[in-house]
Amino acid sequence: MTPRVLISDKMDPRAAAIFRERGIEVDEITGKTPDELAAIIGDYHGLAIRSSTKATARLLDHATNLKVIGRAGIGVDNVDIPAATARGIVVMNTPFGNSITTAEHAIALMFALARQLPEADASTQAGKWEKNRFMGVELTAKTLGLIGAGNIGSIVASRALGLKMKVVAFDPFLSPERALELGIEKVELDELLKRADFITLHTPLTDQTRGILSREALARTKKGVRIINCARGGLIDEAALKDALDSGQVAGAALDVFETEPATASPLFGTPGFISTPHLGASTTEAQVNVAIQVAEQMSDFLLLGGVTNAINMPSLSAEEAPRLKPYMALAEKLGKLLGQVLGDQVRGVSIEVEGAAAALNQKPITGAVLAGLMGTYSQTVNMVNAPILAKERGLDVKEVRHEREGDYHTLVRVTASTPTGDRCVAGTLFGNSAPRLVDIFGVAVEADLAGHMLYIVNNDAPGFIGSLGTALGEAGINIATFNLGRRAAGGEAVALVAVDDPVTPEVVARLCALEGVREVVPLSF
Ligand SMILES: NC(=O)C1=CN([C@@H]2O[C@H](COP(=O)(O)OP(=O)(O)OC[C@H]3O[C@@H](n4cnc5c(N)ncnc54)[C@H](O)[C@@H]3O)[C@@H](O)[C@H]2O)C=CC1
Ligand SMILES: O=C(O)C(=O)COP(=O)(O)O
Repeated sequence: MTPRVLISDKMDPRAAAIFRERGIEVDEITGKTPDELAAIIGDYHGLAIRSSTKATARLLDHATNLKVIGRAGIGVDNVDIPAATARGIVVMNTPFGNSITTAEHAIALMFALARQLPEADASTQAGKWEKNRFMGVELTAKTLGLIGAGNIGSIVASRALGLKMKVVAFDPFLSPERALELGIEKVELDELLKRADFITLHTPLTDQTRGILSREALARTKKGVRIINCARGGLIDEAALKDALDSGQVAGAALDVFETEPATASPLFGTPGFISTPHLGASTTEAQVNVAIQVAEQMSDFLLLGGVTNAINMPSLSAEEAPRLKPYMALAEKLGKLLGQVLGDQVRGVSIEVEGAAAALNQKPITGAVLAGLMGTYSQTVNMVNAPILAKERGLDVKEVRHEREGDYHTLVRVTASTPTGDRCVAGTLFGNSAPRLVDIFGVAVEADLAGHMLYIVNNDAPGFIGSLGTALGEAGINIATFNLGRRAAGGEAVALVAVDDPVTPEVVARLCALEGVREVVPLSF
């Protein structure tokens, strides 16, 4: 059967041309409402999008034939990845095609802020010739604070260094070696806020980065700072930014991205010192040609040959190995995710051991899945293909160990993370050679399915704790699905892994932390 692809956002015509050349039927239908899209999506095997189409769980419910979503660009926050994965839909992006262009937009906005270009242009074209109104600042010798030093952030850094700026960066995954190589100084967020004359954001929007420039953070900035956001809306508290511009704490702000897009109204509009562009970061001819060609090639390879490149939710695999490795990779990714969520940026290295039946398999995809799970907590664009390279770039020491002998389990994957405070180890097995199960968490034996929303709780083993935990969750309206307990020794440290039906908010986490005997509470999602 001839595959059919729908291009639902404006894309360079080369994408459609490639699909047709490769024998794929293609329709370009843009500007549809979610309901209109839902009515037609069932006819397609591939969906090629940019940021306007929202591939929600609701839309995917109608996508009965969809096999692949191709994002001609980087950010996939408009795609419900868990929903796509649950429906067996591969989500691919083009992680590098528009990075230079977006970095250039950030630099353009930095210049626009420094010299008030939009206001000066409007005033001049209004016939005012206000030469004395527009006093600018020089960029040379100023400090640029980079929040996020990944692909785009590091290109911005190289351009800023060319402008003779000093660059400081906050990025938990930036290794000292990489910082040295980039010629920038790695600092903590507080230090960056204190020192930067300009701040530019280049992180994905995650639970850790949402509101990273909060009201409190803005209050800690150097007075007169200028801020640029070409990454994602939601990284800055927009109401607080408006107040900071009004008070003069922030001298200028340029936003390409907004919490709600399209942003057709905002309290920031009209504020002196505020500049905006309508999510234009990736909008150059060059970048659009790059991402259109790349996405069409990747999607065609997948639909016609089964080849997988730059998939966010699926490892690249050959057809023969795939069936045997699949459950191991699911287990490995869950173990990596568990470590990433509990240990955060403390992980300096990982050792991945396979034991028993697992030792007979190709270990690379298992390692890739651990790393993708671990680093997926911090970057949206990490996948099986780029996880090992990213790990290397970030100075993460990765070891693979193979034990042919069987231990307590016929097959086992053990992941040990090294952190500044010591090694932390988790392990899992496969039940019935297919169902991943956690069997050891930081030296405590448990038996848990890592799935959905969960809580990792460390507490002092004492009577009454389980009751008070159940009551606290009940009061918060959170239903417990399963409960797994383990402890090092009676009366010592106990660990609970609780599966819950709904996500746990930071407020509920704070309430649980306040329960007697609780040492640590981390919300998890798998
Ligand atoms: N405005 C636009 O049109 C465009 C926007 N973007 C957006 O730009 C952003 C960056 O893209 P890339 O550089 O390609 O991504 P990347 O994944 O290469 O880099 C992101 C960096 O953020 C860092 N990071 C993650 N959590 C952090 C935290 N809590 N604090 C500080 N740093 C943290 C990561 O370690 C990583 O180095 C993405 O959100 C992407 O969607 C990308 C292209 C165009
Ligand atoms: O690639 C990205 O992450 C972008 O934000 C670009 O968005 P766009 O393709 O221009 O709608």
